[in-house]
Amino acid sequence: MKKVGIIGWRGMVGSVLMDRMMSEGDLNRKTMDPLLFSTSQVGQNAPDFGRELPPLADAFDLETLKQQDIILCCQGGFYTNRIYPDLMKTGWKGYWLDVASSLRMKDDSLIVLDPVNLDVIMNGLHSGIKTFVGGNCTVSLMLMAMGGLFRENLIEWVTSMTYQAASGAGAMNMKELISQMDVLGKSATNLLNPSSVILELDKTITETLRSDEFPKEQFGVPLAGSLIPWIDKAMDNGMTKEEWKGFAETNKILMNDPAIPIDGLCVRIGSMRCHSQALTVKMKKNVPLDEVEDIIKSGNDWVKLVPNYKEASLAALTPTVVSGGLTIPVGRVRKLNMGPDYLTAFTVGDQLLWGAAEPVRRMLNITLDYLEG
Ligand SMILES: NC(=O)C1=CN([C@@H]2O[C@H](COP(=O)(O)OP(=O)(O)OC[C@H]3O[C@@H](n4cnc5c(N)ncnc54)[C@H](OP(=O)(O)O)[C@@H]3O)[C@@H](O)[C@H]2O)C=CC1
Ligand SMILES: N[C@@H](CC(=O)OP(=O)(O)O)C(=O)O
Repeated sequence: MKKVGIIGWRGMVGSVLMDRMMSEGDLNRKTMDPLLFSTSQVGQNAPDFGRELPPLADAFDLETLKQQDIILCCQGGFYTNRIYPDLMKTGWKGYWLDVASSLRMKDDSLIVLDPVNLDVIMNGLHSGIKTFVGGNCTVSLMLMAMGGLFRENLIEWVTSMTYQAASGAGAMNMKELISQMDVLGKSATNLLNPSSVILELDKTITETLRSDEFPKEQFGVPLAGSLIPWIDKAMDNGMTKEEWKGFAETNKILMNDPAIPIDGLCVRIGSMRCHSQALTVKMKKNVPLDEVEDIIKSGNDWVKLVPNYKEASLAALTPTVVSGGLTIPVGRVRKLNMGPDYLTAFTVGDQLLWGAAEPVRRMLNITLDYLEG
């Protein structure tokens, strides 16, 4: 029986994780003894997750944390930065699984995305690595989409132009996006009939977006009816940290040596929880398009090739369709005018599932399987 402490289970990522664990029957695993922690509800009854659980434990109590064989943490980087070093100082020898970015680039941690890097994960477990972290959402989703081409060593470089959902910024931001839409809709109530003057509608919406009263506490600027061409903090070379992760994390996930150049621009748009990406790939050689498509399809069990025509793209390649599911559609695949080695593709993925909760949920099972021999 392995003791598994779960922290951050009632947050946005944690709720998606618990949903998935229940759907997959993970919590009923007989060899797992789960304990839920909280930073704010210590001692309260655990919710009904289909298995009787003890009252909520204190997420700041090192003694209880120390007793866990595995800790799965969705609480956020602030918590990880505070607790992980203290727990390590106690000599704890358990496995720490995390969704936050804090520990991703440590020398003794691995970034997990098992449909793409199970070999790296298994080597890590066998060599005594005990800290495993889910990747950045845009990185994991790009790799789920293009894993086949990486596996076949066909990629010379990639640029990604992202269209990232409000959920990546947090639950409050998702609510603010909808409040912004609500305010915009209300300001236009009398201007939507077919005979109204379009420039009046446009002027009213622009004035509403620019007004001081427009709700923008979370994002700082309007997202609805607009976009935000900046995600996370600035690096010292003109990149944002989100853009920096594309290169650093992809190459760490795949353990590439030499590293593959990956770069692009990350943009927040008004979708709820699906990140989309337009990719330009420089291939190492000219591979016929039908072969490229077959390789993309063979990447993993969740990737789905969408034929490059309008009806199929509108039916299968939008955040509306993908939201809440594990499928990773890849479409608009074609060669570019730049030459036969240049490929473009568009992909969409749920950033709370493969982008956050799913890789660590699967890592918990991989760790338990490994410990059970
Ligand atoms: N959002 C994303 O897209 C991604 C996030 N991550 C990582 O996951 C971390 C957690 O993110 P996220 O899930 O968005 O964080 P949340 O803010 O939704 O939840 C974090 C914690 O806040 C506490 N909390 C306080 N009030 C509430 C409430 N009303 N409802 C639910 N929880 C509440 C809970 O802890 P307690 O029970 O102790 O009070 C909860 O575990 C991030 O910091 C980030 O590092 C990683 C990948 C993607
Ligand atoms: N930064 C991502 C979400 C996120 O939490 O990323 P990370 O896990 O790398 O901090 C976004 O805004 O869409």
